[in-house]
Amino acid sequence: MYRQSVPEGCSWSEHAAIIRESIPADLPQPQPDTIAPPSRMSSGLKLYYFAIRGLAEPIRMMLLDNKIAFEDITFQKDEEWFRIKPSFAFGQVPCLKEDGLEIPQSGAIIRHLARKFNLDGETEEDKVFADFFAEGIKDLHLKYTGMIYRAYETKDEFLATVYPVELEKVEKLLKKHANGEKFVLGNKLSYADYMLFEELDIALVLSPTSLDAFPVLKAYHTRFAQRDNLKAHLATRRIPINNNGKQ
Ligand SMILES: N[C@@H](CCC(=O)N[C@@H](CS)C(=O)NCC(=O)O)C(=O)O
Repeated sequence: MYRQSVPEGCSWSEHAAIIRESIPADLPQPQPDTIAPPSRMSSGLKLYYFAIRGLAEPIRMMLLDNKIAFEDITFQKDEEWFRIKPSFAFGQVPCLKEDGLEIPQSGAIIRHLARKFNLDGETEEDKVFADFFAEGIKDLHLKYTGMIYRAYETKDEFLATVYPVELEKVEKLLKKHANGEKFVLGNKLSYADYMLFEELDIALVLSPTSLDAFPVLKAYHTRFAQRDNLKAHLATRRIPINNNGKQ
């Protein structure tokens, strides 16, 4: 029977305990003086999500990297989530609240912020490229979460069959601008970069050799991880990638 209370993908209640246990106790805490202070104009941005990377991480990284102040509000407890769940348009998060505006859906949130902070490309051609690139990454992410949440026993098969095919397409597209040596749009940073970086990062966690056949993607990941405002976040984040503790 279809169980409406247990959605596909990320069901918080099933796995909350596993997540809490999976956080390494010895991970260093962020030091206030290693985190760049927010400097760009923002108006009380509040991002609601669970204490996982999941669908919120590209949004968080984009905000942090561009020094856009926001409140990262994470639900920690089952009761807390089920109390607040009905207040969200689709009963799900991430959700961004900003001066009375409530934006559900990770894609709508990141694009809204990209438009607002000039991270969506200059020309129509670039905007469209960033959009379809990001949609392609999202499709790959759905394949990944399908395996993580519903078929983890097929991980080796996923690594052997899905990544080689999908990452080849991604690398080919990345090379369209500046030979893949800069950003998704070439010289101009865009929201698609944060989606790409997170997907490459989780691929490397799944298997450290997953990018070996894709030198341009591997170099992109190495380069992007060195961005000044991201470094402290990457070194100190304590949250797991997925809510079932698998990665
Ligand atoms: N299409 C939505 C999917 C949102 C979604 O699946 N959210 C999950 C967490 S990853 C959720 O809120 N699960 C809790 C629940 O449904 O009770 C998006 O991109 O934001």
